[in-house]
This record gives sequence, C-alpha cells and structure tokens, in this order.
Amino acid sequence: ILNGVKQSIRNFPDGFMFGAATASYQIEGAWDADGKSENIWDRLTHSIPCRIKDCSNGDVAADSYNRHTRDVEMMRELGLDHYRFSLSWSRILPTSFPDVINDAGVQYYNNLINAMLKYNIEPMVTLYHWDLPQKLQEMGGWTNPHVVDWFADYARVAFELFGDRVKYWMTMNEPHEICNAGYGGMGKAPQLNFKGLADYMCAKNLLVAHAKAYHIYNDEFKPKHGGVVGMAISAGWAEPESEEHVEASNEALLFGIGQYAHPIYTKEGDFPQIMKEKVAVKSAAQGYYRSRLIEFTPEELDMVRGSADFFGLNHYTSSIVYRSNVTLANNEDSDVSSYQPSSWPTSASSWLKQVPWGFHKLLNYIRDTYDNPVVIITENGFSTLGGLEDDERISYYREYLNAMLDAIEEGCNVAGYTAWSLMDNFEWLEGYTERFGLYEVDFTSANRTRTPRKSAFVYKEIVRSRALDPLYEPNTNVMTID
Ligand SMILES: O=S(=O)(O)CCCN1CCN(CCO[C@@H]2O[C@H](CO)[C@@H](O)[C@H](O)[C@H]2O)CC1
Repeated sequence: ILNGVKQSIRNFPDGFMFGAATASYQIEGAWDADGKSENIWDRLTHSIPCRIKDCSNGDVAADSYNRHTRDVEMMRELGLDHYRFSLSWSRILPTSFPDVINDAGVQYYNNLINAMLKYNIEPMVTLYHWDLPQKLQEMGGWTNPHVVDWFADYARVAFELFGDRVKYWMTMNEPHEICNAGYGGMGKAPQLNFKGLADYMCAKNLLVAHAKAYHIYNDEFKPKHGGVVGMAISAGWAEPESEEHVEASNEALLFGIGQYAHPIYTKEGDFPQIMKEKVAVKSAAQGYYRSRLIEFTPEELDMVRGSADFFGLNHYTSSIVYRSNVTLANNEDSDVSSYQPSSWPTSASSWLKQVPWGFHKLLNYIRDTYDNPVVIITENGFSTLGGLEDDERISYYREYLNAMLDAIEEGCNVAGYTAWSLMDNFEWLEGYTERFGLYEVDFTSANRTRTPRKSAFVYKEIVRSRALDPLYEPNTNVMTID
C-alpha cells in the first residue's frame, strides 16, 4: 500500500524477452584501429567538432572494442535474455565493398557473439545504426539508388559471417532519423539538409535496400538458420490537441511512423496515400515537373511489402498536435504542428518527456493499423545528466513497462523489450552531455569504468522476477552475477 493505494505486482507473459541495446559508433571507439575506415560520424565530428554540443566524438567512446568482456559481464549481471548491438559497416568492409573483409573487425564481433552465447544471451544485431562509410556518402550515400546494392552486399557478408549464431536481425535503425534528420535536416550526419528532396530519396532507397536484404536472408540464409529479420522504426505518439485535430493527429502519424511502416507492414504497401497526395500537390504548386516524393516501381512495391518478420519499435515520448494555419515553409509537406506541454515530466533531453499513456496508445495504433504484428520494443529509455541514484529513470521504466502491459492486456502482440541503453554512450549531437545508461560510464577514466546505477538493480529484478513491483527497493551495495 502506497499513499493508501494498493500497489499490485504485474507479471509479464511467459517467454517475454528482456534486453538492453547499444550501437557501434556510440560505444565502440577504436575509430581507426585494426583497419577500420572512416564513417560519416568520424568525418562530421573531426571536421566540425563543435557541431557536437560538448565538441566530443566517438574516437574512444565507451571503448567497447577493447572491453567486450566487461560488457558481457554487465549483461550477465542484469540477467538479460538478449542484447541488441549494431555492426560497424566500415569496420567489417573498410573499402565499403565486399572485396576486402577486415578480419580484426570481424574477430571483435565474433568474440562478443561467442561470449554472449556462452552465457545464453541472444544476440540481436542491427546492420545499420547510422555509421555509413564516408566513401559511400561521397558517392551520394542514401540518395544514390546504387546504395541498394551496396547495402545488400554488406548485409550478405554479415549474414555469412554471423548468421550461424545470430537469429535476430534488424536492417536499419530509425529510418526517420537516417533520412529526415540526416538528409532532410541537420539532426544527424551527414546533415545534408535538403528537406523535401534528399530525405524522400533516402526514404525510398533505404526501404528498397532493406527489402533486398530481407529477401537475401529469406531466400539464402533462413532455410538453414531459421532466423528473423525486421527493422527498428522510431515513432512518437501524436495526441490531438482537441476533437477537431484528430485528423491532424492521423496525418502526423502517417507522415511519421507511416512513411516507413506502411510500405512494409500494410497489405497494399507504398507510402501513405495522404503523403503521396500532399507532396504531389505541393510540388506541382511550387513548379516542380515531378513530385518530390520518389515513387516505387511496381516491382519495388512488391519487394518492400511484407519484407519483415517482426515490427521493431523504438519509442521514447509523445507530443500534442494540431492543424497549423501558418503558411508552410518550402518543402514542408505536412501542415501539422506539435508541442509538448510544460507540465509533462522532463528528462535531460529536450525532446524526451515522460508520457507513458502515449506508449499505450501507440502500441494500440500499431495493432490496429498493421494487423497486430509481432512487436519487439527495440529501444525505450530515459536520459539524465548523470549520477547513480537515478530515481527518475526508475520511474520512467516502471511507467512505460506498465503502459506496455496495459497494451498487451488489450491484445497487442509484444514479444520483447529492450532498454536503451546498457551503458552511457555518445549521444550524437549531444555528445556525452545526456546519459541513457543503466550503467554509468566514466569517460574520464582510461578503462571507461562502468558502474551500475540504481536503475540497473531495479531492471535486474524485473528481469529475474518477470514482474513489475512498484514498491521494490534494491540493495545497491553490490552487483552480482546470479
Ligand atoms: O517523439 S516526438 O515525435 O514527440 C519528438 C521526436 C523527437 N525525436 C525522436 C527520436 N529521437 C531519436 C532517438 O534516437 C534513438 O534513441 C537514442 C536516444 O536518443 C539514441 O541514442 C539511439 O541511437 C537512437 O536509436 C530523436 C528525437
């Protein structure tokens, strides 16, 4: 009983998978060690260092390239079922192409995977988590249609190298960040900032590249290894400001999650109809001869439709949306505006507010819009400015897991949950100023000491007991491997 309210313990479904996630550029370091070649984040952080808030970079980061033993120990301390990490394309293929395979780089991933399997921790591998080889960006990167073959060739090498032990694959992490933020804005490398043009080229090429990799796995590797392939799509919930803005909310979701989920997870495939219509009309009005949104060919439509065995979802927060009546800037194709009320609990990240009911609504939306696919939460987590007594992060995890259990009780087919992140890491343009780790990393120490936060002990107990007990108070004196 807490404040007079009975606190009930909630159990997770049998077989539910609990994990934690990281990404190559954010944790590995060793940016040019043992034959790895330059990627677009090396280039951005080295050429314009203070584009990053603290003028830092991932040259060393958490030094996981040299510390996979400690990383696996942390997974064992938490008792994880799975660990999601990404492969560095330019560490495995230094020329970007399969003519040269970098054995030292492959060895790092083999050592990590083999150590995980030794302790029954399921590797969940993301092929691409934003660290494109710089050479490929110089040839147009994701706006160049040839990226489909570049990515497919890289994917086939990864399936050949690790497919005998890795059963859970994701092709891309957060296509919206890759394309809309990286090519349509300044939010991510390469900061091309051609909104309404390069972002749409990226979106189409990325989806076709994803599908090609999916079919390679499905045709050439699944028969002998039996794994699954999906994509980790990021999505915030869009809550209508009032009844009159419900249509604006639907449009925000279609331009957000729908841009990447519709082509893959709906029966008809393709970009959402309203997106195609709005961009075509706006493009014509601007005097473009063709729509700025690049169309799929009929063959591409068929290739992309149904190209996933599960729905990977990265979710953090929500916003309030309404139909804006301001005249839109050029190439702004969705006339929907959004904001986050100042009353919503904050985090160390300007965009991340604690809105658990938004998670519940988003899961119901995915159930209803994409015919209740198997969903794996591939990222969910909370940022602080540091410190080990992270009660806010504990509250966030409990609230979001509670909301997820509500959605599961309403029929949402959620098979697993992955906390972002196992450890503090390079938070892109925010550098090391925002911390997402269950483990704190001391970036001033030579061996990048990892220390469990209070939230690590709480998450460990959730994984051990397969239950959510809002009253559990951990003993944080010593972390053990049980
Ligand atoms: O949600 S709303 O629509 O109300 C506002 C959108 C704000 N976006 C959401 C996605 N986020 C990228 C998340 O990025 C993910 O999360 C981690 C923490 O940032 C990163 O470290 C991971 O690498 C990345 O996969 C950037 C900000």
